[in-house]
Amino acid sequence: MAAIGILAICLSCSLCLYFVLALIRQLNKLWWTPIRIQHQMHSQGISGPPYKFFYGNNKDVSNMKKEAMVKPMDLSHDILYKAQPHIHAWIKKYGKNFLLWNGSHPELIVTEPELIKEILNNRDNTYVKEKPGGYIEKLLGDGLVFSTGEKWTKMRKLANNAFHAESLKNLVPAMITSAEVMLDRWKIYEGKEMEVFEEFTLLTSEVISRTAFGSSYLEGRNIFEMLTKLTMITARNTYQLRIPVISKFYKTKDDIEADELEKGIYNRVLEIIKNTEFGSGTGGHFLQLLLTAHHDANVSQRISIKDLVDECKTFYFAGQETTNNLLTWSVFLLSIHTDWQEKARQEVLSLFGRQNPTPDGITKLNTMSMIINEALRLYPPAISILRKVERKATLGKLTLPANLLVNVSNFAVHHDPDIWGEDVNLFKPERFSDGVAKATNNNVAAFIPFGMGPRICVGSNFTPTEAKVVLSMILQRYAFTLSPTYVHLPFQLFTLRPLNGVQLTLPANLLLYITTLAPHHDPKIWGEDVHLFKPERFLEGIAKATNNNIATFFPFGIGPGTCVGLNFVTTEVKIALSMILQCYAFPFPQPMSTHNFSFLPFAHNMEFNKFYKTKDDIEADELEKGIYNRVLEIIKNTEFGSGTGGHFLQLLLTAHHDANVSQRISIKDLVDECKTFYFAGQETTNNLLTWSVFLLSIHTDWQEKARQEVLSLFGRQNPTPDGITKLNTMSMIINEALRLYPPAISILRKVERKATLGKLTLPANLLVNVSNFAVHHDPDIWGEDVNLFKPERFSDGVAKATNNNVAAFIPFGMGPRICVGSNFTPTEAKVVLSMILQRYAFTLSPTYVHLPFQLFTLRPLNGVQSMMSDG
Ligand code: HEM
Repeated sequence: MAAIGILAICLSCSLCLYFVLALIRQLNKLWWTPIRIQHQMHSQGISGPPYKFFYGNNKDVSNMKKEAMVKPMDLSHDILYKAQPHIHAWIKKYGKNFLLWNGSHPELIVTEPELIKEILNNRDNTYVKEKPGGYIEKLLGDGLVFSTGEKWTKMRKLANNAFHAESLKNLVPAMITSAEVMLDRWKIYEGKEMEVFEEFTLLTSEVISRTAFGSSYLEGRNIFEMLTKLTMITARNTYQLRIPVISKFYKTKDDIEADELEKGIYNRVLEIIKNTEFGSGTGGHFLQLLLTAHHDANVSQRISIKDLVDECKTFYFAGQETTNNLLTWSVFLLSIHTDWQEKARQEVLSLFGRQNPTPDGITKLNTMSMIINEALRLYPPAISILRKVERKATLGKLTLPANLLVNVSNFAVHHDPDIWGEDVNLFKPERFSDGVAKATNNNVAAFIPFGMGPRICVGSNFTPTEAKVVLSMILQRYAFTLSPTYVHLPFQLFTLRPLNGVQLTLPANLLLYITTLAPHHDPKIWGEDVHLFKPERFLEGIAKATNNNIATFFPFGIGPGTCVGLNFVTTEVKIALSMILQCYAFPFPQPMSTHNFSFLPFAHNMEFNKFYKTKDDIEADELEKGIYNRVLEIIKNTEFGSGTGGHFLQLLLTAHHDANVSQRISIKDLVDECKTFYFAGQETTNNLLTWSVFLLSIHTDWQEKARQEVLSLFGRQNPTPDGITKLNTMSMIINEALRLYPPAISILRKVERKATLGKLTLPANLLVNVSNFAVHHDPDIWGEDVNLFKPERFSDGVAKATNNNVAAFIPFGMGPRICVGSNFTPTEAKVVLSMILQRYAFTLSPTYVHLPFQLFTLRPLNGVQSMMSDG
């Protein structure tokens, strides 16, 4: 009995000791070690949010992310604060590299390129991939993304073989077939709204199935579905911490479902493997290469069936998820930056016409490469790259303890104004016009959407190729805009994706036009004098003039569709011009009057006109009389008041009845004045409003900025006179609209008597045509981006925008005859635009055809069609 008692006492003492030791171990892990590491890093200048027992910063991160997702943002690309609010806030607070706590695991966030290079280029296994464990392991297994050592070397070699640049050429036809299937499906959306994220999910699944596994999406379909479910489970458990011992015995609902999904994926991949014949070992698709390795005669080189399945899972996941996001964000960007959409389309059409892309042509898509790079910079699908410090290490001036996690935030690097400049958050593909090295100032770690060093993404050539094929084929068929139902909320679910997809508006008809205007007016092709009439360009023929680039001059089209009337038209024009020149000399050699047809002899034959009245003359006379009589009637019905404070007609009437006869104005003057204001007060402002709405409907980021300003000043109430003076963004937009599309595009004077103008001597009666339109579009004044819509030029006022060059921006003219409506019109425009923006979000309808033309004022030939939705 006594022995049993002693045994019981010994047992309970051992148990107590075990629990005390376990407690000390846990306390060491959950408290002393974190505090020690925090102190150690702090003493080296690395601070961060303080460690909180057990949870670390997980709760803060999770709350910040949830809060960021509550409210959508405007269409800006300043998205770090939305998708990774904790990184954004803590970089600001603690500096470019800081320490955060993922539970009790310390994580060093690194955004300095010099340190990034050291980490990612490391080859002596100081910075290694950490085995993921938990749900992520179920998702990707020990595939290429996580494997290390010899296994990684072997697998990487196989993957490199399957996806290296030469092999990619053979994969292009499969990409084209998949894109054709998708575009066939799109026909049902023509004229409607469609969501592209889901579309690209199907497409990229199909592409990776065909290219890596030699099967179709349908065969791999339930693998993708199970991977998606597993992804969701993994995502919702990212910040959940498990109590160490208990989690080994107790399985949550998510654990059970994840186990089943893992098994399901394994079995389905096995089935596909069994149905795949393995070939010679080279030249086949990735799965064939894997199978060959599985059957390797050299047993030590063989890969196990589990490795094979893990590799397939990795590629099903990594090959689809990331490219899907790249395509979605690229299309989103092109739908709001329609100038770049058009540039990309011109490039595609000039290289491929309406034919499918070719591997050779794809390598020549320079504009497209710039766009894809800029999309990868602003919206990198993979937004952080993780490593574990394997043993105590030196990084720059820092000493890092073993087991520290290192998180390279390429997302933060891509949005760092110190690297990319103040315009870091603007979509400017031209940054990449001279390649990545130039864009990054040879700072290789400044642009790392695919990582860098030995573990750089194996898909880094495959993905851009797929994106180029797919985008080319879309651009050949559709001009698309962003649907007003789209809500801008980029968020991270492994990859960076749009929370509710991206909704586009597809035009009703397939797009099958090539604009000749853009290449014919491109100064990069024709030089700075592109807009000057210089027939001498063609002195040595078209080939010489175009530097043998047939796609730069094609007034009659190119290829099989070339106009059959080409020779006929040129012959006819030559004959007609010869005969006109034989009969007439054109009297006014005015260099700037290229759009002024008044010099044609018959138009100004006044003597002849005196005796002969055309049908138009007769109708015009009648209309003039009709207007005169109707205006008279209105005048008669108007009481004239005190002479001040009344409306304009009352002031005119007062002047007509002036007691001082010499000051009086005649009834004809009065009517003429009324006619002038009926015309000038309507026609010009109408065009300003129309062009402003047109511009805002394609530059929806500015539309959103203007709406925010209006809502912050007036809410849903009508605009107030005071508030109107505070509409700064709106003023910038109106000024930029007036610059690009000035309603009045030339200002005429006649030289009254022989005069000196600068160094010129002008004869009397010469007409002087001040083309403010040309001035507003002059790159020497406004810079190379003269033809881009950039209201920010006017952010510090007109004087700053024009460099104090008062005649550089003259939509209302200048001097004593400056337009009397120069204040009235912007006020009217601000009131009307504010009230529209309060009510509607709008995009350009696909039926709109861009043809600005002059009918007195500059107007759109067929109006502007917009698609409105609730604002
Ligand atoms: C826009 C598309 C893609 C992006 C942004 C992307 C991004 C990345 C990044 C940043 C890494 C490096 C991770 C690290 O260093 O820890 C990586 C690795 C990897 N990627 Fe991609 N990826 C893309 C497309 C693809 C595609 C299409 C495939 C498959 C065909 C793929 C397969 C892989 C694999 C297997 C790895 C691991 C490589 C290794 O550790 O050796 N990725 N990817």
